Amino acid sequence: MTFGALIRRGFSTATGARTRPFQVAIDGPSASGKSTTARLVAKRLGFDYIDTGAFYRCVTLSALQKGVDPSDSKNISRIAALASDAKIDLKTEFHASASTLPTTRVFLDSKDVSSDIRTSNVSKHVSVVAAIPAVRQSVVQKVRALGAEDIDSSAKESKQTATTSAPSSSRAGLVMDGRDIGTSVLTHADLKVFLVADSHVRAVRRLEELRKNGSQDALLDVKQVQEDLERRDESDRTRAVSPLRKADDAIELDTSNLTIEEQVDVIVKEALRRQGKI
Ligand SMILES: Nc1ncnc2c1ncn2[C@@H]1O[C@H](COP(=O)(O)OP(=O)(O)O)[C@@H](O)[C@H]1O
Ligand SMILES: Nc1ccn([C@H]2C[C@H](O)[C@@H](COP(=O)(O)OP(=O)(O)O)O2)c(=O)n1
Repeated sequence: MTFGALIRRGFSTATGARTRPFQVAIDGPSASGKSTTARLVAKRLGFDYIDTGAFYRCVTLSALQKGVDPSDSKNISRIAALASDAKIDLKTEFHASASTLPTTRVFLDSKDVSSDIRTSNVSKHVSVVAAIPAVRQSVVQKVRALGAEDIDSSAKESKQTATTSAPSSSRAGLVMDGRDIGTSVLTHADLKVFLVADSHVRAVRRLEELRKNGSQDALLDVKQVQEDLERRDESDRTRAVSPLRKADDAIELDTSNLTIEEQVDVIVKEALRRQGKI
């Protein structure tokens, strides 16, 4: 490996020591299993978890709460200002029991909005908000500050981003999920995974989840949920800035015929292998 490559991978060329956490980037379309998989991978490896979709959802919620309609293009600069000002924090609890899925609470300006950001109204508008270049710029700056791209640049960025928490902890690594993590947020991540699954399978899983959570959207049928997922995927794939796509160096994993445990296992083993632990 060259000196430049070593530095990008987060190693000091002088001491050979790691200068930033081991980074796992997980991207993919809606309901492909990113957040479930990412949280369990983080738990198994003892890493932090950052849900970047929650940031775009917070900006969307903030606009809707202030009566700013995201579908009206006249509001783009107001939404960009809201994104820049928003103070967003995530707190993930990993729970002692091995079988319990870690839970992430999301705070917008210190208020717990974990449920409010998952309503169908927020889901309906979030793709438009996530396509605004200035919104993406603010969110990427906030999540990079949390993700510690490397120790020097993360310290610089967290100073610039007074509204974002400093890199969250001393855990040995970090799992971040979204649409552009491998392609633009953590471009030098140690492991990049692109999760995919058949859109009908994804719709069935999402509907099951809505039913379990007692959501009003559970009254929708599979076809409606599938159409909504496909519409959102299309918008995420075709936007001008950081569209959803697999990074060239990402591993593609189709979860259509896998159990959650199987997909987590594949990623955990690869992360351990790349850390030289197995
Ligand atoms: N391999 C799988 N088998 C069955 N259900 C799954 C599988 N992977 C994920 N799920 C379920 O699919 C739903 C969507 O997964 P989620 O992690 O929220 O996707 P995303 O973060 O990509 O939107 C969740 O209810 C999750 O438990
Ligand atoms: N890094 C990211 C994360 C999410 N987004 C966009 C794409 C989605 O339409 C919204 C919401 O993402 P989220 O992961 O919460 O959505 P799903 O759980 O997959 O339905 O934000 C993005 O553009 N870039």
